[in-house]
Amino acid sequence: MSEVSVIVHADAGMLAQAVAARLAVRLIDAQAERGEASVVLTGGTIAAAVYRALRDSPARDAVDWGRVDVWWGDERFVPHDDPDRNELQAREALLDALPLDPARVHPMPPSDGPDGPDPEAAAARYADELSRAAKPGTAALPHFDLLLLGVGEDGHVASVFPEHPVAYEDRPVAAVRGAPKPPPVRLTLTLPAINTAEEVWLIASGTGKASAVRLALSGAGPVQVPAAGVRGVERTLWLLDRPAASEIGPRFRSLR
Ligand SMILES: O=C1O[C@H](COP(=O)(O)O)[C@@H](O)[C@H](O)[C@H]1O
Repeated sequence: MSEVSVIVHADAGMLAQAVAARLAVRLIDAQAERGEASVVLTGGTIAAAVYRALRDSPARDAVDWGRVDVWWGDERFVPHDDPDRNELQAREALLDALPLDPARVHPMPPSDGPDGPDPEAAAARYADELSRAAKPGTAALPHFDLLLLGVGEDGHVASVFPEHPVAYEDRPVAAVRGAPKPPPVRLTLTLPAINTAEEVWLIASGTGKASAVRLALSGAGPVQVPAAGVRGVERTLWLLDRPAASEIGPRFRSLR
């Protein structure tokens, strides 16, 4: 299990720029090592700012986007053109500007997709898509070089919510009904699936996230605070702005 490290940036703008730069480098490094790269995207406000910062950065052209697989860590189970979809937000903020191979972009199914409004069937379909991309005969999941997570004010990550049955789930993909944050029906990678990623970065901005960040970094249980249960295989990195880091002690603070 990897060590947890924390980097704190001055404000949300600096955080977004720094994460965007780091993201480009991570994909470049993975491509240098493996010939390709895979990233799991998150939804959320700060994630959208990171995507826009990467779209507007000249460094983005150093990535060979045709050899990047794009997956999602969670999705709101709404129609394909609903602005609530994490996919739509990522496409508008970044993906539409990149020369990606469409066959390597893997959105989670919408509620008007092949399984209609059946989130359990849609979750099974996504699990199947993931397992088809895994190395034959090895795992249920492909290799993830990097998995990005936002952090909810209640400590949720992806759509794994505190005290919800999904927090106990060990299948890789789950349907979520009755989510405390709208919309109530969602699809998500579960904590065991998230924790197969080589690197996981948890990104949080603003005072509203400060208490969740403190709890997650101070030994809370993963059912009570799902962010506390996140561990990348090689690296677990918290990327914060000062307001989000305002309740953690100096032991964790490396201010940049
Ligand atoms: O609903 C969701 O919320 C979280 C956090 O979003 P934020 O706007 O508070 O940063 C996000 O990470 C997740 O992907 C999304 O579905």
